[in-house]
Amino acid sequence: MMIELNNVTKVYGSRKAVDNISFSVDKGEILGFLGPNGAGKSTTMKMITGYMPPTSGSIKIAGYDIFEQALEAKKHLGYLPEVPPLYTDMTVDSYLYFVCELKGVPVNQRKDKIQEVVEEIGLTEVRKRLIRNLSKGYKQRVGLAQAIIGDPDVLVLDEPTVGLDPKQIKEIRDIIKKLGKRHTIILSTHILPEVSMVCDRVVIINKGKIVAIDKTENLSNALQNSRRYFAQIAGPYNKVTEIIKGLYGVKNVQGEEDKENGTVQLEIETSVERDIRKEMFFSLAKAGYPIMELRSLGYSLEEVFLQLTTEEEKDNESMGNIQTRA
Ligand SMILES: Nc1ncnc2c1ncn2[C@@H]1O[C@H](COP(=O)(O)OP(=O)(O)OP(=O)(O)O)[C@@H](O)[C@H]1O
Repeated sequence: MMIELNNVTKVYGSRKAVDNISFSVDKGEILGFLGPNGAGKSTTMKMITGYMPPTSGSIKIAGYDIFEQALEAKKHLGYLPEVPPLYTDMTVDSYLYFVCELKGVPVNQRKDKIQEVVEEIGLTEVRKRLIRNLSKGYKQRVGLAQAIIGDPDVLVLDEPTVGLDPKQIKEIRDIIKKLGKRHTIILSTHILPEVSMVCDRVVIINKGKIVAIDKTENLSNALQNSRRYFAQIAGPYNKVTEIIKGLYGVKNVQGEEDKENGTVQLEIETSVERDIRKEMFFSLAKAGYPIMELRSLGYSLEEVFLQLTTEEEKDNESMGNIQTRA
């Protein structure tokens, strides 16, 4: 286990920014920490990296407690904060030498180390330029470069693509994926597609609480209470929908009739634990209504997330508890 959070809570004044969260990240994983603005992502990243103590709970990096064994733990950490700590009056090269010094890279290894990092992150052509004259995308690369100097096992990246243009976003994501081959990564984001594109697993946080943890690929199914199918069936609308609605597990059937070619096109929603496809096939065949097409309709992560947050808001409303968003 490279990152481990146990019952971590952070209270600012009377406000719980992070509320009793626990999760871990395995060696080699890229974990997405996903949530809307104000969910508690930056607060969590700052606690993981030891910049801020939790009000309660514990955090371990590579087995070391980030506060009780801070020196050991921090040796394993590289951090890209939301606003990277760049000295903009330095050139890329001199800044990276400075970072080597800070991180205790031995003097005789600094030149090679910088060469390696600059190549890996794609900074070769801007090495001699002042950081303040670089584009936002390149500045972010410099931020990533400082994070990986010292070869930390764990990289903590806080909203690494925020404020970049689409081309730069793609480039930074590609670099992160590449870094994921050698480092364990946790990255925070409020962008769902980023998680699907970059991460192996995702923790979804909302209002300081974890609302879901799953493999990126499973999440959309796991959070559903329903499955959805698209079906095209040759037959009259009323008869066909009556048969399907009569199958055990069917929650909803909607669609339209194509009178010209005598088919109906339906969207069928069922409970997750039931796979109705076989039974539907036989029932419709028996009645003389052949299935022309049948396919499963997955939910996108985006829809899942919308669903999660709106459900949460509905809950709050129903309790008469009006909350303003940060
Ligand atoms: N230093 C602070 N003092 C008081 N409240 C804070 C402080 N920092 C954050 N908060 C509050 O804690 C909550 C979580 O903030 P946090 O910055 O961790 O969220 P986030 O998910 O990173 O959102 P964003 O993407 O907007 O930064 C918010 O309600 C925020 O207003």
